[in-house]
Amino acid sequence: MRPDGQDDDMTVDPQRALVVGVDYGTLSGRAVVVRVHDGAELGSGVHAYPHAVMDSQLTAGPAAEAGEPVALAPEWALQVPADYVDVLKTAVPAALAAAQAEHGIDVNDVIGIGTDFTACTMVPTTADGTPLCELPEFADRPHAYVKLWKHHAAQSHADRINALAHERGEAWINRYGGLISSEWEFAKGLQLLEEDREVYDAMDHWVEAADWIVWQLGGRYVRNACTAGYKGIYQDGEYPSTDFLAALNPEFAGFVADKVEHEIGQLGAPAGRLTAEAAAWTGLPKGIAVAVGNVDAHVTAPAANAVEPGQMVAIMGTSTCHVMNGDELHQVPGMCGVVDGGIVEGLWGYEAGQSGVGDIFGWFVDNGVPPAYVTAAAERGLSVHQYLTELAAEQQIGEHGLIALDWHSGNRSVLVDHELSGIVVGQTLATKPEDTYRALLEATAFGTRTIVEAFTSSGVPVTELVVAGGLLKNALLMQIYADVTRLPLSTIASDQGPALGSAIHAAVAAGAYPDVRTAAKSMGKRTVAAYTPIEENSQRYDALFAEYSTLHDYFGRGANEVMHRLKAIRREARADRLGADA
Ligand SMILES: Nc1ncnc2c1ncn2[C@@H]1O[C@H](COP(=O)(O)OP(=O)(O)O)[C@@H](O)[C@H]1O
Ligand SMILES: O=C(CO)[C@@H](O)[C@@H](O)COP(=O)(O)O
Repeated sequence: MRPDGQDDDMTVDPQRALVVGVDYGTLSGRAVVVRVHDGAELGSGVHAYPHAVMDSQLTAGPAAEAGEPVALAPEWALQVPADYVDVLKTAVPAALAAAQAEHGIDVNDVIGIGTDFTACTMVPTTADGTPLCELPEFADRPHAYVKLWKHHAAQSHADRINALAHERGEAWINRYGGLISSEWEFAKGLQLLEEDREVYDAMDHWVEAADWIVWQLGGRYVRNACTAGYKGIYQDGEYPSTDFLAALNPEFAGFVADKVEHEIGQLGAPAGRLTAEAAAWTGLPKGIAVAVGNVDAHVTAPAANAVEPGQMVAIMGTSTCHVMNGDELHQVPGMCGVVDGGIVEGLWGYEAGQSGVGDIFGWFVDNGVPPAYVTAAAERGLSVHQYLTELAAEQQIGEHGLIALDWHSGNRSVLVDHELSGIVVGQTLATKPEDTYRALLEATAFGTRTIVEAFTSSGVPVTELVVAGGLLKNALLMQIYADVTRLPLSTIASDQGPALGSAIHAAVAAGAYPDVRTAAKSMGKRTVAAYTPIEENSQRYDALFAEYSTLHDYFGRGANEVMHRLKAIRREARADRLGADA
């Protein structure tokens, strides 16, 4: 029910109707107010999560407050669910206020809200959705917190799931390119069971954060078809069997039935109506449509109006996700997954990804640049990224004499192995920071080409690369991607791609459009072929890509397991230093 007592969302004049999209990223949540008939963005707000990512210690809970924070082991990455609610209380009202100030909008014209989230990001909850970390008895227990998508500490659990799936000939493993990731629901769930049985037993639901936030907004728990299909191994109406789970660990047999299985909602459908409490948090009208949850990458395809087969959308930020629709079902080695209706209804949605992209450039800026560069950048009014990019752009292709592997956050596609690590080959005493920075930019482009080639050679041809996300602003990087992939590179015409995509889903959930594909045509936008490949550059990159592929297979396909051994040595050494509890 609308506050004015009306039931029908579209009683609002269609020319005036508005929706709100909220994008939950790795470090912050962003809200945008969008006009339904043309996708115009009228106001936005952002809120950084106060606890950001907890990857070395718990910065929440009584122990942290007492100045003795609980230490976390390597590869952990946790978040605090209350930070997500803060986004509703701050970023949404800020977006509404901006839209009111700049465009004089009337908040009663808002007919729906949609959200997207990082994934697979998991919240263990009680039956009513209370996160376990909010219970006093579990407030200092790492396993009671949200496991963020880049929590990579469940690789050994993923390895067991993969080995057993192949041993038993489980059909579903082929829908995931032959390997499921340590980032996903089952690997993280098995880690939880085996490392903190008490928390596991107290958990009634193992909830994607994408669905948890919708639960907070609309008062109903509905599992979205997107994360269920990709991260939750839900294919053709079934999860992995009880027999399979029992063979992994007899105590895990009830994982699906007891913790995971729940009503599934289709993308663009309403999951509920905005509750009085959520209306008070956000300043939005009570009773408006709340769209079924979704993933940051997948909502961005309609935001770029790029949902047709062959249009691969790369959402490039901290990490890169590649999503693309196809008419047919194919097995692509090393893809994250293929799900019927995983992006839009009626098409097979394919996903692949690179776990570290902007994160790798950020790591280098933070750890590999001498003070003189930082000062020079500041004097020019540039960020260190911009300064290094400017210097790197002056070089000929290959002039730095380097080749890098982009695995500093592991490899999601096509190797699906988070025990891999980064490397730069060719450094000399003459190597400068801009050389290494450029080699890292190029390495991520080679990673994307490896993914594109895996799709094309598996019968899912890629014809256009559509880029969205924060890295769009780096023009050198965009030209490198066009040259390396030899694809026309289109760019999304919005700074808030995922939030706009969520707003599109809100418009569909509120009944303003019949489906997401139709809504995308009116509300989504991109600049077609903003960058095109330069053949001479492409030929030079072919030589470097051949070297990348050799290193990729040597370190990534078993010829030399040094990266795995180093991570094991690191774990042992760290445990020795911190004691058995670390
Ligand atoms: N000019 C730049 N060139 C390349 N990378 C950059 C630049 N500026 C920031 N970055 C990187 O972009 C990433 C943030 O991207 P963004 O899309 O804003 O974040 P998110 O993926 O969390 O939504 C960071 O990892 C940062 O290191
Ligand atoms: O993996 C997915 C989606 O499947 C992403 O949510 C994850 O890589 C995080 O994305 P960002 O780099 O924060 O945009």
